[in-house]
Amino acid sequence: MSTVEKIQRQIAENPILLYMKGSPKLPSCGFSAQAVQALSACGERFAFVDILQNPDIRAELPKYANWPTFPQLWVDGELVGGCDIIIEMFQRGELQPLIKEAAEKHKEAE
Ligand SMILES: N[C@@H](CCC(=O)N[C@@H](CS)C(=O)NCC(=O)O)C(=O)O
Ligand code: FES
Repeated sequence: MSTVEKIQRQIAENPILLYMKGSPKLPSCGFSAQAVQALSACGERFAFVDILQNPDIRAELPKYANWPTFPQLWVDGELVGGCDIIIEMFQRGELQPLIKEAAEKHKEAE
């Protein structure tokens, strides 16, 4: 499987997916840590990919997504944004409904 195919599969299979540095329990960068904090506060399970363990994805995803940095939050197959956008949406009260809706849709489909 090519790296792009791997990315497409991850995005298709995980309704809430965070590409980040490190893991939610042990983020390796403050930007990823902030993203995890806001996303965790929404109270739903989310998948993550540690791009430090996956250098091919680190190299390819910015081109694929047309977004240069990490973290990257993908919901329902679409890029939501990075740390700044995640936090801004959380503070506006927009992140939680987005995440809840994606989680609900997925539960119904199971
Ligand atoms: N303002 C950015 C901060 C993220 C950022 O600047 N990330 C850098 C440093 S962690 C990055 O991913 N650089 C590319 C790389 O390390 O591969 C956001 O909103 O997400
Ligand atoms: S790893 Fe240095 S700013 Fe994220």
